[in-house]
Amino acid sequence: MLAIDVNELRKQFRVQKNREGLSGALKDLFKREHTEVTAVKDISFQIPQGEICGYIGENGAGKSTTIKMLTGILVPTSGKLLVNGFVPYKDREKFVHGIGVVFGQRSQLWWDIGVIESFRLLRKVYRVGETDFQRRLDELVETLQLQELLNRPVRKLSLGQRMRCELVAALLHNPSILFLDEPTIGLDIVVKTEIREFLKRLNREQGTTILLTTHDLQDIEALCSRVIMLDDGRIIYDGGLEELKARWGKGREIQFQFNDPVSQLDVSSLTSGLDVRWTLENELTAKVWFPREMNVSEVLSRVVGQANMDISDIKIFETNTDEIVREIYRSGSADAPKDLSALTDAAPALAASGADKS
Ligand SMILES: Nc1ncnc2c1ncn2[C@@H]1O[C@H](COP(=O)(O)OP(=O)(O)OP(=O)(O)O)[C@@H](O)[C@H]1O
Repeated sequence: MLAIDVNELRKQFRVQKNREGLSGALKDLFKREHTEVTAVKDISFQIPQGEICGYIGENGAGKSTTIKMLTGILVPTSGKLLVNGFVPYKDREKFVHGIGVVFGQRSQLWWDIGVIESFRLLRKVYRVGETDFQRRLDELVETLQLQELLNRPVRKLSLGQRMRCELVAALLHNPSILFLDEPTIGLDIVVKTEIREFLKRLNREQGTTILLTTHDLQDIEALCSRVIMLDDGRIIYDGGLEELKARWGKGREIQFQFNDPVSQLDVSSLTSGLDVRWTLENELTAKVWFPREMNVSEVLSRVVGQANMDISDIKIFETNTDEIVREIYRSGSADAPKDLSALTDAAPALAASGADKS
């Protein structure tokens, strides 16, 4: 059975129009005008159990509306939707036992009472047996290191501490699908990394399916093998992250800073026979673009090995996922761009390839 099965799903909202001025406001009192906003436009996708899938798109693309339909909060205008074999808005009572939800911007914990009290209330809401609850709680508290926080009121927690507690709250009833809407928003790098590690472990050890909405592409890089990208309510890409990067980010660049002036001819002759492209930025700076499959060392060794070229600095630029996505949004399509070299971003690869992926 698929964890999530979505076919031709559509959501339209009826929005009241406000007419301008005092006379407009008076007219509105007697006769309201409405417009239709189509937030999700006949999308289809299937997510097998155990997958971690990133659901991304710019503000207003329709991500939250989709998540709300998948979690039974909103009723679709048309289309078919099955989550864990249930129609979310119809079979709510049975359905909620199989899902966990974390909205980064909203809390499901009670503000003024101790964290443990919120967990106990949720145990009752989800009707989890006392023994199962205790075992699950112990596991989660240990993994997320919450021992010190259990008796504190939620309002006294930092954002990172609260987010770890939100995850426990969403997982106490051991759901097989976890919906995360911006789970790392506003968190520092250390907490982001901890949460990503926890989610990876949860997926590996328990096979939990995760659908993750985020603007942080490093969440996607760290967690997701698959990405669904939404633009104006439509899916514009559904596939692997690596594939997306390979299709859109087909090149890298190295920038050389020379101590003495160089010409286009000078630099081009250094790499003759290689499929590379040089651009002179000024008389002391030149950039060379080369395809992704070519080794950095192959290009570097040609240039650095020249006795007549005194180099003062080298920077390597890698394609950045943010840039890929921005570029796709700009064109509104996930087909490969014509000028691939335009997509190599300004983030130095040496930094990006270091240990910090968070
Ligand atoms: N309750 C509602 N009534 C009317 N329009 C709505 C409603 N909810 C969402 N919309 C509209 O639907 C579109 C999609 O909104 P949605 O919140 O799903 O986008 P999103 O991709 O989650 O954006 P963000 O990243 O900003 O959260 C937007 O144009 C939004 O204004």
